[in-house]
Amino acid sequence: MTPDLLEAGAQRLATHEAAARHATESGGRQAGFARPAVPGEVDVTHGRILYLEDVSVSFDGFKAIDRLSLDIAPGELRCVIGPNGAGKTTMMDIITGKTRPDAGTVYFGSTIDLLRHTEPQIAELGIGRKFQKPTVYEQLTVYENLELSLRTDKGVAASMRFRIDSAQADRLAEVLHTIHLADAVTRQAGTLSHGQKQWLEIGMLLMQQPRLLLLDEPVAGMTDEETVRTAELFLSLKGRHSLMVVEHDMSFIRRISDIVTVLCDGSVLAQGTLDEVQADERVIEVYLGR
Ligand SMILES: Nc1ncnc2c1ncn2[C@@H]1O[C@H](COP(=O)(O)OP(=O)(O)OP(=O)(O)O)[C@@H](O)[C@H]1O
Repeated sequence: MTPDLLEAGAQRLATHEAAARHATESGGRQAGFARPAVPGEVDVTHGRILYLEDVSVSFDGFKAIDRLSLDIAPGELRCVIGPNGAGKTTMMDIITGKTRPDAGTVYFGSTIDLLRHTEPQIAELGIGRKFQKPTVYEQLTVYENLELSLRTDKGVAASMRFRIDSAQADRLAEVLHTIHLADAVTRQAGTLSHGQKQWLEIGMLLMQQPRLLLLDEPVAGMTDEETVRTAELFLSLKGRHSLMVVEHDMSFIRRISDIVTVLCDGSVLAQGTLDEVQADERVIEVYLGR
């Protein structure tokens, strides 16, 4: 990428930015683009990167989350399944600070009390969230989308001044490769397939070097081939990042899962390998008996 191309890209970014901000879809919820302030400073010496205990939240008297306890190890890829209305999205809303619980404890590592942080602060701490629908900037190229995710200050003047440094350029090249878009770097995001847009948005999160990624129904609407490639992508992220994946697609879960947590009525109904939870009578009952 030459300086001229970068300059032209910066100018286009400044022009498109305001319009693009309003053109994205995430059920009315914007993905955070803040960068972790000090990546890697999460205390996992106790072997847990995320820890929820006895968390409850009610909406108009209805308990959407009911004494939920759950923890995740560093580098783990945890799958969460459960019938509609089980509380999966609400759980992610609580972890990311979008919803405040009525009771309970939510810790990131052993020292960071997430309930004391706002939604943007939680993104900066290193928790990235991917909503179901892709939220890429359609008029910008793949490169520009990834570059944009590095910027903490989104003002027009700051956009014009922004220059990517060599470490960031290396990371961008690595992320492009990871998300299978190295050959599409100059393509406008709007021309990508649905699956490619999802990968690009995951790449935008990866640019921020999150410790924990929360992914809500990442393969919904993907082709079979895209679903398989997404499974490969997630398996390649495991270990370097911790992942929590909410999905209904059991063939996808089978490809990626170690431990599966089954949520029902706002709390953990069962946990184990996919074979174990699928053989559990209580799980069969909630999936088939309703
Ligand atoms: N803001 C809200 N106000 C009122 N009720 C809510 C609110 N958010 C969630 N609920 C209710 O809480 C319950 C859990 O919803 P949630 O979206 O977390 O479930 P889910 O497991 O993600 O479901 P799905 O698989 O359908 O996405 C549902 O009964 C839902 O209607």
